[in-house]
Amino acid sequence: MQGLLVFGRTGQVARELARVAPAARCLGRDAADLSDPAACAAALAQAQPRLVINAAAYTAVDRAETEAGTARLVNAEAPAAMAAEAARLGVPFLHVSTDYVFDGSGQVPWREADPTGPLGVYGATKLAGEEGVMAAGGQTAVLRTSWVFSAHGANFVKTMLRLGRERDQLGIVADQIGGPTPASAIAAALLVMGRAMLADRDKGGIYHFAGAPDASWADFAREIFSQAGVSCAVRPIATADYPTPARRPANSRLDCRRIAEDFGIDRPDWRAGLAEVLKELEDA
Ligand SMILES: NC(=O)C1=CN([C@@H]2O[C@H](COP(=O)(O)OP(=O)(O)OC[C@H]3O[C@@H](n4cnc5c(N)ncnc54)[C@H](OP(=O)(O)O)[C@@H]3O)[C@@H](O)[C@H]2O)C=CC1
Ligand SMILES: Cc1cn([C@H]2C[C@H](O)[C@@H](COP(=O)(O)OP(=O)(O)O[C@H]3O[C@@H](C)C(=O)[C@@H](O)[C@H]3O)O2)c(=O)[nH]c1=O
Ligand SMILES: [Mg+2]
Repeated sequence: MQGLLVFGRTGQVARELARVAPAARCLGRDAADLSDPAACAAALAQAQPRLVINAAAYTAVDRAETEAGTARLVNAEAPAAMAAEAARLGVPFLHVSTDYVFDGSGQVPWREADPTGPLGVYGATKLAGEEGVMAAGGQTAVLRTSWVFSAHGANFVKTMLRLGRERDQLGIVADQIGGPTPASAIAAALLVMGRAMLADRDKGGIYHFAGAPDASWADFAREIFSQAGVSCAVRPIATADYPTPARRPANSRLDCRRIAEDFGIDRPDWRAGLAEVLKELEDA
């Protein structure tokens, strides 16, 4: 797509955007450091884009607990500044957010308008980012997704492949349920949304998008080992048995009906996405 500006270059979603939209301009940290919100707004204005997607974020969930200042700049203040600049230029702005904005209570998949209640700094700063973006006054969309994986960067699939080859058994939490989501599907969804927003200047808002079927991290690990042919037993454990600096939601299920109705985008089967990622890792 001509005129597409992407914040982020090395991240999972940014790399997949570059793949499906080769003409996009992707700004890495060297060109736009999100810990400097004004510089990001200036970079956006300078690029004179037709459409902007922010795929950069502070995603180290546990480290964020002790780096709240940086996480807030990157996840909240920079996106707000970018969205304000995009609004001033009259350009649609798409932003990516997370299931970690929810408190994880209950068993029912979260709808877009449900009350938020982040359990940690990462989720709280991502929620502040959503609010800043939506308050900017332009044509904006926020895509909340979950449990992203790809052949690149740091993610659960790559962690499991590494640990699973070293160990013959791993304890994996079985009481957090969500939708693993291929980064490639997120990139494709963002492009469909962006095109639709350019065609209909009233389109926008908050949308949920996650892979199907819902699974626990233990289910996810089992499928990774099965497909990759790694012999490592998965021992289901409780969240309480795997202490981490940041609390994580137990119920991360995202109700994805709205994006299907408004954009015709369906939940991808993450097991098929996993097969593609494993093949890509094998070929690399
Ligand atoms: N990963 C996941 O499981 C999930 C992610 N999301 C959201 O999806 C979006 C994309 O995430 P994903 O692709 O996984 O991210 P990654 O963790 O793969 O990559 C993060 C990207 O942000 C960049 N970045 C971080 N800090 C800065 C900074 N100060 N200035 C410029 N760039 C910076 C990184 O650059 P560098 O390589 O230089 O550090 C990298 O390109 C984010 O909004 C994230 O919150 C939502 C749900 C789940
Ligand atoms: C490595 C490992 C993890 N776990 C658990 C911890 C955690 O509950 C779960 C996943 O661990 P991770 O650290 O990969 O997950 P985490 O970094 O919390 O992943 C999150 O990242 C952010 C950016 C998001 O937005 C979320 O949607 C989500 O994808 O697996 C085990 O139970 N055993 C293990 O051996
Ligand atoms: Mg992680």
